[in-house]
Amino acid sequence: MADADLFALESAALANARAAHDDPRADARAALADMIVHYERLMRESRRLIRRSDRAELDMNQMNRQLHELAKELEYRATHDPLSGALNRAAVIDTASACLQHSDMALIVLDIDHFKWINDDFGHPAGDAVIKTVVSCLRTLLGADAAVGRVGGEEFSVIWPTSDLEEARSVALRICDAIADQVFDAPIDRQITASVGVSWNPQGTSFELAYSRADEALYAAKRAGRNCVKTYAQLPLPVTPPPASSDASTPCH
Ligand SMILES: Nc1nc2c(ncn2[C@@H]2O[C@H](COP(=O)(O)OP(=O)(O)OP(=O)(O)O)[C@@H](O)[C@H]2O)c(=O)[nH]1
Repeated sequence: MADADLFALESAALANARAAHDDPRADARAALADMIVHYERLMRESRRLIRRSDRAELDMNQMNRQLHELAKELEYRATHDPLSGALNRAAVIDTASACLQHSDMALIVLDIDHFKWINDDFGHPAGDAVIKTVVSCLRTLLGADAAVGRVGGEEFSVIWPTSDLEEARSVALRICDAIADQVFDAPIDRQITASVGVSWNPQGTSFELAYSRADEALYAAKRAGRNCVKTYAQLPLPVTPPPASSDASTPCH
C-alpha cells in the first residue's frame, strides 16, 4: 500500500508507456517523454538517498569509534591509579590471580621509606610527584609491559612470573638499588629509598597467601633498617612454644 502511494505517478507513467507500446496508434513519443521525466526523478531521488545513507554510515562508524574509545577509557580508569598510571589494587589482584592460575610467580612489594617525612618536609604535591617518579622508575627498569601496581598510598607491587626464586630476588635487588639511585625533581633534595619484600609462589597459590607472604617479608625489611630486600623464604620460621611438660620435676626459670 505504502509502495503504491509512493510510486503512484511512476506507476501511472509506466502503465501509459505499456499501453502506448501495445497500441500502434498511440502517441508513443508522449508516453516516452513522460517516462523519461519520471525516470530522471527516480534517479535524482536514488542518488539523494544513497548520499544520505552514506552520511548515516559515516556517522555510525564515527559513533562506534567513539564508543570503543570510551569503553577503553572506562576500562583504563577502572584498572589504573589516576595519579601514577600504575595498576590499581583491584587490577593487581586480578592480574596476579590470573597469573598464579597458570604459572609460578614472584610477588614483589615495596614501600617508600619514611614517606610521611617527605610529605611533611616538602608538601603533599611533592609527595605525589615522588609516587609518580617511583612508578616511572620501575617501568624504565622493568619494561613498559611489566605489571606494576600501586596497592596503597606509598606501597607498590610488581608481578613477576618466574619459577626461579633467585631471579625474583635479583629483580627485587635491582628495584631497591634503582630507587636509591633515582634523582628526584626539586624540591626533593635527598635520597629516597624503599624497603622491598618478595614472595615466590608456586602455580595455584592464592593471591591472598602470596601477598601476605610478600607483606611479611616487606615488614622484615623495614625492621632490618629499610632500604633492603627480604624474601619470605629467608624469614626465620615462627617460633612454636615447646609442648607443656607434665614433668613436675622440670625446673622453672
Ligand atoms: N603525597 C601523598 N601522600 C600519601 C598518599 N597516600 C598516602 N600518603 C601518605 O603516606 C604517608 C605514609 O606514612 P607511614 O605509613 O607512616 O609510613 P612512612 O612514613 O613511609 O614510614 P615507613 O613506611 O615506616 O618507612 C602518610 O603520611 C600518608 O598521608 C598520596 O597519594 N600522596
